[in-house]
Amino acid sequence: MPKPFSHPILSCSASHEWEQELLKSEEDAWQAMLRVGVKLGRGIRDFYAMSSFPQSGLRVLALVGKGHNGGDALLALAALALEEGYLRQVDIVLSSELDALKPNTKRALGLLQERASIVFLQASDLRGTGEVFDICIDGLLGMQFRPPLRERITDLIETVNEVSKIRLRVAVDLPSGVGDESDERAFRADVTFATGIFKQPLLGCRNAGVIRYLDIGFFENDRTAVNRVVTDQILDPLRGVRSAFSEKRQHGHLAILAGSRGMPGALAMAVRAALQSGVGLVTVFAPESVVSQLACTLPEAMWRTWPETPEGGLALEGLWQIKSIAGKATALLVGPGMGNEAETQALLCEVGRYWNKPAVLDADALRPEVVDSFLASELILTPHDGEFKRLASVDEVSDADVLGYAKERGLTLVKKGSSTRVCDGEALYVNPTGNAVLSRGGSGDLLAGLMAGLLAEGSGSSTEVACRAVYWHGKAADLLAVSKGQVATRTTDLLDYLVPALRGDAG
Ligand SMILES: NC(=O)C1=CN([C@@H]2O[C@H](COP(=O)(O)OP(=O)(O)OC[C@H]3O[C@@H](n4cnc5c(N)ncnc54)[C@H](OP(=O)(O)O)[C@@H]3O)[C@@H](O)[C@H]2O)[C@@H](O)CC1
Ligand SMILES: Nc1ncnc2c1ncn2[C@@H]1O[C@H](COP(=O)(O)OP(=O)(O)O)[C@@H](O)[C@H]1O
Repeated sequence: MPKPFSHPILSCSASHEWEQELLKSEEDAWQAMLRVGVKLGRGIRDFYAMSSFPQSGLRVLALVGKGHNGGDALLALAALALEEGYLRQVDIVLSSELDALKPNTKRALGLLQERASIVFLQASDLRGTGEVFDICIDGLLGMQFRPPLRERITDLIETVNEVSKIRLRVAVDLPSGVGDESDERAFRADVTFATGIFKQPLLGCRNAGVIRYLDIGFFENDRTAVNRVVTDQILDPLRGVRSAFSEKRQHGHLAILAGSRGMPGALAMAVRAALQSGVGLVTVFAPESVVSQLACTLPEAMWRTWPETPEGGLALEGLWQIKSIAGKATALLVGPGMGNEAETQALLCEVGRYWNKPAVLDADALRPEVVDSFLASELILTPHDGEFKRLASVDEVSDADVLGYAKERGLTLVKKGSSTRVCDGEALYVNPTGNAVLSRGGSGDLLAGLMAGLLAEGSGSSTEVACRAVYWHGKAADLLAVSKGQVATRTTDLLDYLVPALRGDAG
């Protein structure tokens, strides 16, 4: 069943057919390209804003092919040219003669020429150049690419791939040379903006860099597909005004069992994120020494001390406490900062055998024996690559493995990474938010707390909740990076951007 919070991911040939059905005339295509141009311009500006280089007076190198992919690149620049002082100079390399440009691409060039100062270059001008380009936009080839790359374009791509002084490399729709069949000499992008449809060849494509999805309204009528991309509508259930008669228990009660004397921080981060998820009540069970450190700093949660092992972990002896909360809590989070002491692992298996409500298993709880013990619950697992390899006993992680694992066990799997996947065995959802500001300790703990809070609140199926948490966490990270850069930030700075992420526009 198609889900309103996601759009299908299609092969280039299926995308082409779909676009031909939607866009019957040149004018329809022009209108679609104008929409792409505006969103692409904004996307490029926001992505470049994650760098700490000057954000005005930019010099941009545009690689323009004769098709609509080139037209999109030109229209993005035309949109950016409207922002006072943003562009200083646009250098354009055309991959064909001017006369060969498709009519809409020629029209896009005309529009840009009215708005910006343009210099035409040849590929040979770029060889060995010492010039600095703030941004390079690759609009050479889009979804109509058929391999092999012709010599003139190959030469241009190889030259640009070797120019070292380009600060940001952007691909429009697909890196040129990537398609249903790809050429290994493809453009190497830092970020790719999929225009209108997220194309299948982008999955697992290293040349694409970060992948962003520009929704321009192509899927008012949905179509089924196993692979899907999450859209901003996933956050809509968090955007409304709550009922006047709202009561805290209606918003769920999350129980958290986590932490150890050596790793109180992971628990603290998970609790902080859970408290900002919208959940009504949070009860935390943690080793005694941890509770005494954290209870005052996170007063919104209810803190319960759990008997501690000599090493400072959660002891088996406390098991009865889970039984005491089971009637009240609506979901459970286990894992962050727990450590892998044998007694704590044995405790987790006991908890799993008893627990029969929704649960999120993260970090140290991601072990095969623990997962097996929890199979009576509606489960979300949140492994990164290493944890997934341990769970599934595989040496490499593929989307097929992720789908197979989730299907076999009937659970929701969140495979974290630079491009996070959420999978329930039926469909695989790709998250299009997030960036490398998240590659620092504790980002996963924040995600686990946020997700468990949303799960306790019960705003949809486990898969929907997992998509919501991953998208929200990633979007907050994007806003954080735009505001503070990716370097001198702290993991918990992300929490300040959860509110703007809900309020921001759909992107
Ligand atoms: N369509 C729409 O309305 C909308 C489209 N959108 C955007 O347009 C893009 C698709 O645009 P498109 O259909 O113009 O195709 P595109 O990929 O730019 O160029 C194809 C040209 O490349 C050439 N070529 C092929 N293989 C080659 C090779 N190996 N080596 C060298 N050249 C090769 C081939 O030339 P030929 O074989 O005819 O010489 C062909 O003419 C799409 O990805 C998205 O960005 C969005 O804006 C939404 C609205
Ligand atoms: N380069 C990146 N781009 C986007 N997201 C990233 C990147 N690196 C890490 N992340 C995200 O950050 C989180 C890291 O989680 P995890 O590895 O469990 O961290 P920790 O154990 O330190 O909390 C995940 O949500 C992951 O998807």
